[in-house]
Amino acid sequence: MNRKDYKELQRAYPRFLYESFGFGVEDGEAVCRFRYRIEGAGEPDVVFNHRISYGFQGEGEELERRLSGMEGLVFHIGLMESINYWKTTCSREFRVQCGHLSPEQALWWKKLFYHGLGEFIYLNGLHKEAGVDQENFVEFVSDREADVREVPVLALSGNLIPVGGGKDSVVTLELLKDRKEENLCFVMNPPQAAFDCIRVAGYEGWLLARRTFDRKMLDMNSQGFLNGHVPYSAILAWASVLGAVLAGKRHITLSNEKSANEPSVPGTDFNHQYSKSFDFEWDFNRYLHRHVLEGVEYFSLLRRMYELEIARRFAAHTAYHGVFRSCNRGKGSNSWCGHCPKCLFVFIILGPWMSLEELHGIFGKDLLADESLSKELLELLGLGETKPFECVGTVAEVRLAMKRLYLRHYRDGERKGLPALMALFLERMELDAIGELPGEAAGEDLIPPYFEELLKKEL
Ligand SMILES: CC(=O)N[C@H]1[C@@H](OP(=O)(O)OP(=O)(O)OC[C@H]2O[C@@H](n3ccc(=O)[nH]c3=O)[C@H](O)[C@@H]2O)O[C@H](CO)[C@@H](O)[C@@H]1O[C@H](C)C(=O)N[C@@H](C)C(=O)N[C@@H](CCC(=O)O)C(=O)O
Ligand SMILES: Nc1ncnc2c1ncn2[C@@H]1O[C@H](COP(=O)(O)OP(=O)(O)OP(=O)(O)O)[C@@H](O)[C@H]1O
Repeated sequence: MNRKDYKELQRAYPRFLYESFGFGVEDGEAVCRFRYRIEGAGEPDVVFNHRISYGFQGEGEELERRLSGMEGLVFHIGLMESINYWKTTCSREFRVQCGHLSPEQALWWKKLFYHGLGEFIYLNGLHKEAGVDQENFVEFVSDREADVREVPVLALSGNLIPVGGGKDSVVTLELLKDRKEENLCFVMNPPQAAFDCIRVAGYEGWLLARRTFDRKMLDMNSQGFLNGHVPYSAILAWASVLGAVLAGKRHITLSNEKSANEPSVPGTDFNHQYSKSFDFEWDFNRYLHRHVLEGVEYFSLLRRMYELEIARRFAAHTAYHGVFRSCNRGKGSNSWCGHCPKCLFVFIILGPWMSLEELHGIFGKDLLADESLSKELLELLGLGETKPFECVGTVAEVRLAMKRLYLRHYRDGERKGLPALMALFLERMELDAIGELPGEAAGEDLIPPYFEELLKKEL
């Protein structure tokens, strides 16, 4: 099936409408509904209905009361979720019919759509084919007058911990383990591994958000409309704020690492992990507090750490080794696919911190022995055109992890023969040229003072 032509799509579908949103309590859950329309010029319009529900497990909450006054927040969640549908045609005009965006807000969304869809633009070749840039990608226009309501200021406390089932959120769960009574885990359309990690961490309850997509979007994917990666962490950010409000929690403690700041395509801004970067985190907090609500802080507790440091900590938490999963391809089957760059990356980054037996036990085999992963290794080492479009570490830390893996297990260790990918690494890289990771840059995190003592003790 051929992908439809970008410029043709823009002619056929010139305008995207964010028509309406609504919210309330249904069957004991908080439910948000959104309606979007793509206007066709000579083509029939396409209407999409999207839904997110929030359900508590293990504890009841006063949902009605907590939802009241949250129009502004729900409006913004709908604006964020629109990207899933808008991307199918990339209509140049984005008309907001159910709310108002000031010019400053419109610029913010323009930046997020462009950078958040950076991988989508790059892999679809839109920058080359149509000269797409931040300025011309999309234009936000709003029909409504400016909202004169003041931004609500909420008095909340405690921590909402988003858990994805991978190694990073495990490290956050463990850092915050002595504050259990303040914490609530948050999961969104979770894989099995997220529940397993939460249970190992010793929690019985969680807040579960469920996103339900309009099937029409999935049908359009199979008809050749535009498709590609969306900024998942930005969607999670917006959804988690309502989670925090419903749960009465002040801190949304993400587990986004320093490594996420590095672009996927060297020398450009195209970054698969844009919405995990500090740039997004900073923008998001500013926007949230200025235009939506105050009293919820969104930040990453692991922002000062590279993946290599997170992996070192994770390696010590052996109770999770059998249940965590970082592989996106194996999400549905709760497995490590063993063939993708993410699996290879996690294997390498954990390698210096555990025995080969433990490492092979997690993945069921030695990934460095799999020659078919040569291209993935070279990309991880920064020797390909791009880094893999996955949540992987920086080029510098992959090189350092391979060096340490070699020193621990092969040069000074008991192993004699070298697996194929280790041999490839040694053939392509000069060990002495691989240095330590750069230190911390001042001011590059938003960790509230409340967590400083804890981090000082732990790090
Ligand atoms: C699980 C996964 O990685 N999915 C990506 C994959 O989607 P696929 O078509 O294989 O299957 P589905 O996930 O079921 O999605 C079906 C289609 O639905 C659309 N869609 C889905 C989720 C969504 O939030 N918005 C959507 O529009 C989309 O058209 C899907 O084709 O490939 C897609 C295209 O590249 C990716 O967009 C899918 O990724 C999901 C959005 C997803 O949930 N991904 C997270 C696990 C993820 O990628 N997290 C990042 C974190 C960095 C970030 O914030 O971007 C990561 O771990 O790398
Ligand atoms: N389905 C989800 N529900 C709630 N939070 C999530 C979900 N998926 C990811 N997150 C959160 O988003 C952040 C980044 O996700 P990411 O996938 O990088 O981390 P992870 O799953 O903890 O670790 P790994 O890199 O090993 O996959 C983490 O804080 C993670 O907990």
